Amino acid sequence: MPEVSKMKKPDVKLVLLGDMNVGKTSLLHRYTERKFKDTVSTVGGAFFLKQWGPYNISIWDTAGREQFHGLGSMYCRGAAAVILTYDVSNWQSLAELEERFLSLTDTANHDCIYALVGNKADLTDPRAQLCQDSDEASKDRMDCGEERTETQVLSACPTPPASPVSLSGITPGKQVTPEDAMALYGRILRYKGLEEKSSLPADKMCFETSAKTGYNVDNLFEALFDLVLPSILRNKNENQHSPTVDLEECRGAKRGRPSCC
Ligand SMILES: Nc1nc2c(ncn2[C@@H]2O[C@H](COP(=O)(O)OP(=O)(O)OP(=O)(O)O)[C@@H](O)[C@H]2O)c(=O)[nH]1
Ligand SMILES: [Mg+2]
Repeated sequence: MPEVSKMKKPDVKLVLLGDMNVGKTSLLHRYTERKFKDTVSTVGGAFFLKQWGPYNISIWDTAGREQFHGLGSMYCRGAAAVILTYDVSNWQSLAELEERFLSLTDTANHDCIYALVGNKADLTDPRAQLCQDSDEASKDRMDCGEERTETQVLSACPTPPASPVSLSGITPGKQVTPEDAMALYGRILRYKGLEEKSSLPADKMCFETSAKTGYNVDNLFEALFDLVLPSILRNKNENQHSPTVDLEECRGAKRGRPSCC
């Protein structure tokens, strides 16, 4: 996994949006540090810079708490992809995306892409409870100094429960199905005035993940990195051809002629 570089200028921006507690920060930790670790509720926002081939991609983590709501549109400014995140075991967190978060994306790029991510799939889907494939998981553990044999890795994952209650003691609220997510994806396209037939298909843009086990997390981020590449190339192209703005000239304009900036 290419290293996460800190100080380079980002070529493109991805933003994680969603209600508090859905696991936005945990998804980033899982992807960038290969770990599922304790988190505290995010204050404001933070970003990670990910080197993807020759490009630098900034992935912004934002706060889901209501009191930081207004900041969301600032973080979405210029975004090439927005990752709308919900908790598969919490129907309300999906509803919040449409009610509270979708409008924040009005500041994103006109060609921004939208992904719907149902996190905490380990609570509802036996496949998501299995750790990443064992050699990857043991490699990961090697990365962070823990070495385990394949059986240990597999035995570390709980056997699929009869129902979520046995796994985590949660009383299953109304769970979100992939169909619910794909229906919301269609409404997002309509909200954006986009035609479904000329947009990325719902089954390609709706993901279920588990930051806890790593299930589908690499696939999510790396699928989006590839999808935003055209946006990066377009930006680079535009920057190479866009005339630079001479601020002195602007200042002159402010004094005399109508302002240009
Ligand atoms: N079972 C399970 N728990 C998870 C998963 N991802 C996150 N959690 C837990 O959910 C809680 C919230 O996780 P965070 O990553 O802090 O959530 P957040 O969306 O960043 O929350 P805010 O920063 O408040 O917006 C923590 O207790 C995590 O351990 C997951 O995939 N599965
Ligand atoms: Mg957070």
